[in-house]
Amino acid sequence: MTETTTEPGGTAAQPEQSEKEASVQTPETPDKADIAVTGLATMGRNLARNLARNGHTVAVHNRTRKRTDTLIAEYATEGNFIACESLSDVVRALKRPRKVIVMVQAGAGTDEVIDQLAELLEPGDILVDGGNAHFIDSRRRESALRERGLHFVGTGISGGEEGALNGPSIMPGGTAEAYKTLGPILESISAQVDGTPCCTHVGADGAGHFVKMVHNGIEYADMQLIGESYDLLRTVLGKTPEELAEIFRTWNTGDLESFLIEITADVLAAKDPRGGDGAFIDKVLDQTEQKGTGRWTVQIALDLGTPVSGIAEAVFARSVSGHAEQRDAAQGVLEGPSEKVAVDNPDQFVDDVRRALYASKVVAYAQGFDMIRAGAEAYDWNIDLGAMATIWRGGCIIRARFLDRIREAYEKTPDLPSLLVDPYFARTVNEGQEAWRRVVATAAAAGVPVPGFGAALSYFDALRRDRLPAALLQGLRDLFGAHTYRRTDAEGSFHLEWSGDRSETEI
Ligand SMILES: NC(=O)C1=CN([C@@H]2O[C@H](COP(=O)(O)OP(=O)(O)OC[C@H]3O[C@@H](n4cnc5c(N)ncnc54)[C@H](OP(=O)(O)O)[C@@H]3O)[C@@H](O)[C@H]2O)C=CC1
Ligand SMILES: O=C(CO)[C@H](O)[C@H](O)COP(=O)(O)O
Repeated sequence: MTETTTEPGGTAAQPEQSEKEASVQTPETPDKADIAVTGLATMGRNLARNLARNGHTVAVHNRTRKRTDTLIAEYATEGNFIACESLSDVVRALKRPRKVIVMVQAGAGTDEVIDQLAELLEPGDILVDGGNAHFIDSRRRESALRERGLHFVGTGISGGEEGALNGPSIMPGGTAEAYKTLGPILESISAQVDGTPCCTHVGADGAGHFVKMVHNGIEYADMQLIGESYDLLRTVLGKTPEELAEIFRTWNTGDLESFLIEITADVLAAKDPRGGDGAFIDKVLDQTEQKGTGRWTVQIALDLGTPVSGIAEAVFARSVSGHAEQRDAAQGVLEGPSEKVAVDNPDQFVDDVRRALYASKVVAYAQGFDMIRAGAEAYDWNIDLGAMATIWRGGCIIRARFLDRIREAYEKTPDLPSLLVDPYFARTVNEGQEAWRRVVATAAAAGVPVPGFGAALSYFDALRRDRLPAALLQGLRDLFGAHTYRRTDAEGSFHLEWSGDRSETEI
């Protein structure tokens, strides 16, 4: 690659010939791009279009040239694009400091592209990874690139294909210095709610990808709870998919209003695309796949010692669904309840499920926010929990009306011990608990698995009980392994001489 030179505040002097050969520009396109996107599959293509639609000149590149050509052929009229053949051309096409967004397959592909770009970029340039990277990888990459004088910004981007085009929720990590330059561009393409961008600087190095990982974990829990609601209403009440679509549509006008509830109604209302009157849902194989962000959330939560039981149950429920061989083997061998559960008041049961769903959802979000706080402490990030709720109000998959309540709760009390003790949320779960208990009991009687509802209710009960059986476990640990116990009425750790005179020794 031929090196570029830049005058302070000016544009880089370029070797004319090489640039003309390498990149394709529309006649009106400025000479230099504001930002680049490499990786033009579903997400990258739409992100590039979003940037161009918002007035930024975008250098676009993809390993396989065809995607770049398709983008230019179909969308060149939407804004200013500079199509690049190689990463060297991307670097040549950019204003300084150069800003490159990498939107390629997470993992080895991302590492490969980052390594190539690191060789081409210069101190002060900003390399952004917008894929679903593990935050530990982002910390590693940030540290390695910092040594070369480059800014690395690991960024969570949520909203799927449609969000990337029309306004995603963006969760950038990296330095505050990098955010000063990059932030205004990202804020200009993010979703906006009440005039506030759904994008803010999350914290240093891997903080952005950590928060995106927890976002996805909550997404898993939320979807599992919706799935359990569907299963209960269909199995216990015998509702049809059309009737269920209507119920979810109604729920979407109240406290549960959210993108996931809205699209649940759409999925349930859909017919088999191959024709006939059958519902689409009945033709879909009941095995949930996963790319891994939910699993990562649970793995890290275990390390942090943060109970995220709602997310864990959601990940395990996906695993159970995928074990076809075990499920097949259980058919006709494992028996369900002998009697069908009769529900006296179906409308009341529908409302009970709605309340149980809302209460369980509050628990899942409370656990997710606890995990962000624990991660911030462990990795020394200064993460504003209210700001995270603010940027999740729009653009992302878990966008929901009640995120405003979460924002208010953390703005009022930043060190809230748990979202569940905020007055609004405490009232919600307290008032919902009778319905919640009826739903879990009915599910057990009817033989409908509700690991999400059950785990959420158990967590609620564990938090509110003044005594837990943990005392007995401590006694057992001390008996079999001299692991000691603490007393309710004295400071210090103690051991009881279980096989001797049963006297107590302070350790
Ligand atoms: N899809 C979604 O809804 C969401 C995706 N994400 C994340 O965004 C990123 C992009 O996702 P998506 O658009 O779905 O694309 P994919 O994850 O399907 O990745 C395909 C893209 O990666 C490129 N690529 C793969 N390996 C390499 C490599 N070794 N070198 C160079 N390029 C490579 C491909 O290039 P080529 O065309 O040459 O094969 C193509 O552009 C991923 O990290 C994903 O996890 C985040 C939020 C939502
Ligand atoms: O990142 C996302 C949204 O924010 C994707 O929707 C997520 O990757 C989907 O995950 P999975 O395939 O594991 O269900």
